[in-house]
Amino acid sequence: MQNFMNYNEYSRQEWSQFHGEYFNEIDDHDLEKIKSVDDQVSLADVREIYVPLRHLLHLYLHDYQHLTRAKADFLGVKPHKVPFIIGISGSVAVGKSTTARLLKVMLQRAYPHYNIEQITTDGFLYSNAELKKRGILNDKGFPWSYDNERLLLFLEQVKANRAPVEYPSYSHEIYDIVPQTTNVVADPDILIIEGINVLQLPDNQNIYVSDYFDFSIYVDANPKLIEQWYIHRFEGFLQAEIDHPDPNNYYYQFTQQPRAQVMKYAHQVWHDVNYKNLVEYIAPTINRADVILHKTKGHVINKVLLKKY
Ligand SMILES: Nc1ncnc2c1ncn2[C@@H]1O[C@H](COP(=O)(O)OP(=O)(O)OP(=O)(O)O)[C@@H](O)[C@H]1O
Ligand SMILES: CC(C)(CO)[C@@H](O)C(=O)NCCC(=O)O
Repeated sequence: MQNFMNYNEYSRQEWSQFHGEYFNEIDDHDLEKIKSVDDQVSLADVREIYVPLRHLLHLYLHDYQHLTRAKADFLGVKPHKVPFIIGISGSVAVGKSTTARLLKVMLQRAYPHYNIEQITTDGFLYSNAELKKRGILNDKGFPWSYDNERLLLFLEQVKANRAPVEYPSYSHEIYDIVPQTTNVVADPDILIIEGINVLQLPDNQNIYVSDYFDFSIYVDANPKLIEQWYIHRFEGFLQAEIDHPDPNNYYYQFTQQPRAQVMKYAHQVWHDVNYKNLVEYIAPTINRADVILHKTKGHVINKVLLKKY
């Protein structure tokens, strides 16, 4: 049982009142844009949850920029831009990337001249070949399946603003790291980084991913619901493969097998890998987040918890 003593809990209704006056109202044009990013996103969530969240982020960002300038002053050096980093954590399939995309659109609207980037830590998983070599192919997502040193180096370089900084990417479709592809983060003002591991403290390091964060969010929900979302997403990938078969796609093999057997397998992977990982390694990090977004049926956010100190 988690202890949330260090948080104030707000109902959706209470939280929706914290919208502030800093920005223009979200208008139809913005909503269109958000819908084009993810047509499943609830516009009520945007108004009642994300507008107040953006208001809070504005306060953190303002403070952070002030402190960065004051520090440069203290050191007698020229102030320079240091990216503000937001970490988003939570279970596999809880909706971290959807939350990150939405937040990005909202922040971009608030700060049109800022460069706002979004990445996932999935790209820092070892490739399937490397996982196989290490004998941990079935441990994908567990802390030891990531190249943590590379992830830390990436964050160090982003913070130091040594632009452009390269990072690898992962594809759910091929179920592996995308070969010979590198993406770049170039001189961001704000970086949103989401992943199941971003609030974890690996044993053998004295610096953690979260040391680079200026704000962090944990997306929480009942594991029974997350299982449904995982299965639903799996079925979506499967359907896409049935509609447009591609033998190189990870889901192609499942289109060749009886549906009941495939779905049994998906539930088993949820239970043996992702649920286990959630209980043992992801959920225990929840108390490190500045804000916890609690979701219920249909991805509706019904509670927000804000860290007191
Ligand atoms: N607000 C939302 N409304 C409706 N559906 C959503 C919402 N957020 C996420 N989903 C759906 O839930 C599923 C999981 O979401 P998403 O892929 O964002 O999860 P994730 O936490 O980033 O997963 P992973 O760690 O595996 O990358 C997807 O099918 C997505 O479309
Ligand atoms: C890539 C991760 C680890 C995180 O997004 C996850 O989606 C995953 O692939 N987990 C491994 C088990 C599985 O769902 O196939």
